[in-house]
Amino acid sequence: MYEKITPPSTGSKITFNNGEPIVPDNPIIPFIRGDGTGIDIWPATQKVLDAAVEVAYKGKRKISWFKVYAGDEACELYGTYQYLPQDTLTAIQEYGVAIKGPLTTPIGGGIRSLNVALRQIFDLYACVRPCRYYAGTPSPHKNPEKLDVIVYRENTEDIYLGIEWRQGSEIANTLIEYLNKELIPATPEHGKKQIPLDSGIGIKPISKNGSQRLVRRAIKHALQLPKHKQMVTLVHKGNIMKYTEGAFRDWGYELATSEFRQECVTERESWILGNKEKNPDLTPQANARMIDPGFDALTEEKKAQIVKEVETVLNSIWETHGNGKWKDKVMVNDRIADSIFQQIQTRPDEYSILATMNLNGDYLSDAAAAIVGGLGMGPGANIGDQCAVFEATHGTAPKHAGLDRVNPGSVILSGVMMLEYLGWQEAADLIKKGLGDAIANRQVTYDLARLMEPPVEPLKCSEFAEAIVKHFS
Ligand SMILES: NC(=O)C1=CN([C@@H]2O[C@H](COP(=O)(O)OP(=O)(O)OC[C@H]3O[C@@H](n4cnc5c(N)ncnc54)[C@H](OP(=O)(O)O)[C@@H]3O)[C@@H](O)[C@H]2O)C=CC1
Ligand SMILES: O=C(O)CCC(=O)C(=O)O
Ligand SMILES: [Mg+2]
Repeated sequence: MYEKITPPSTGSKITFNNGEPIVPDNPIIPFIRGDGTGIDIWPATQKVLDAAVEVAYKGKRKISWFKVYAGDEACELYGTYQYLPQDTLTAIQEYGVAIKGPLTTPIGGGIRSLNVALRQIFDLYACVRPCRYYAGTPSPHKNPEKLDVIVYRENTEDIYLGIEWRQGSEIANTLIEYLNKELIPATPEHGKKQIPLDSGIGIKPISKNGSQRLVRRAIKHALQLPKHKQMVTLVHKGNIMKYTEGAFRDWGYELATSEFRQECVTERESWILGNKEKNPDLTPQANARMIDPGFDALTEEKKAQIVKEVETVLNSIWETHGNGKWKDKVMVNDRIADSIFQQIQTRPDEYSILATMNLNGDYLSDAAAAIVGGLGMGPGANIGDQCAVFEATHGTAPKHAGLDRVNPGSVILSGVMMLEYLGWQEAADLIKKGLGDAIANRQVTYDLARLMEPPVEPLKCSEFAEAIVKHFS
């Protein structure tokens, strides 16, 4: 079955039932070490994960690690350009849950991202990246503890589908000509627009199914959170990209108000209900004026639409959501993408789950990680219905590779997410405690040490892992 690798002789497979993992006490879990700093981070991570499982379960549970190859390491073993061998894909497919270090993607040419390829091959459609603060972590922000968000990023489509054509290529030229001569003039709303002839062309598909399955998972996650964090914000640039990003927002609301009608309230609905609660005699017209500040300047047709919206909300959900009941529902709102970058800095405690398309989520997860301590503290998970691959938000940080200096915190915390996904909460909690206590004791790697006041001598990557384990008890 495998060309160059052999699964561990002990352990068994994780299986899936309705998208939920069924986990044996001794699961076989494939891991990819990763390029660049993966060489430093992975051994540190494995040491912490194994120690936590041992301390928590005293041998009753144990992970059987299965080394599989991708990136530079794969080329060394399998030959030139064998970046993602079939062996690795077979192993992940067979064992269902895997963890990986970062993998390099060249810019401007060369291979397409192996990280993205794994997400697409296994349909890992939700990239889940929690950004929460560990006490004592230095941050460029004054109140980093106020940010506690989970970026829920669509992980398979958008521009990451990678359908693009180089400037000057035959297909790019043919497409531009076709668009300029046929399709754009045939679409009145595009007026006399033309694509410059010397353009590269990329395609940005956003599908209804892709958007809704992501939002569905985000809402289900919100329902598991404490009441005050039960909120999903749809992040989009729908003012500019109406039929892709705007559609993502609309499909998100549609899903929330159909599949989760009893559990959710939209922000606009909450205004309508709240206005009526404060003044039971309020007419729909007056209510509409309150929810739309520019109401009086609108056309009669638009005004009628908003009045109708108010009436529909009151007729359909007053019974179930009115008289303050909406306050116990998952709040679904939306924010324009550029605005959310400032909102997480100026009003961090007003957000919880941020549901995004692929590119916005990529940007936003690095920015949110920076607020709570940087890319050394940014874990992540790529989740599908039949498979999950855990990995950090950061990349290979090549300038630090092999120096035993970077922060393994992100991959370790990705391991914590994996343990939680397996249902091994006791081991996950030990690591969170160990990591929190190490930071509180100012035992940190260079990235956090340089921000601390007064300054501290940084630990090596491997020493930080040892410090975490020492703080289990
Ligand atoms: N999922 C994946 O595997 C990902 C892969 N990549 C790939 O990684 C490569 C390098 O990308 P690059 O743009 O340099 O981004 P990186 O995320 O690799 O690194 C950027 C900077 O972030 C900081 N950083 C990253 N990781 C850590 C860590 N573990 N501890 C402390 N600080 C850290 C460092 O900042 P400083 O030097 O200031 O301390 C580093 O120079 C590219 O090929 C890219 O495509 C990128 C993102 C995700
Ligand atoms: O695959 C890559 O090289 C980059 C991916 C990335 O930035 C991310 O997943 O956040
Ligand atoms: Mg990224």
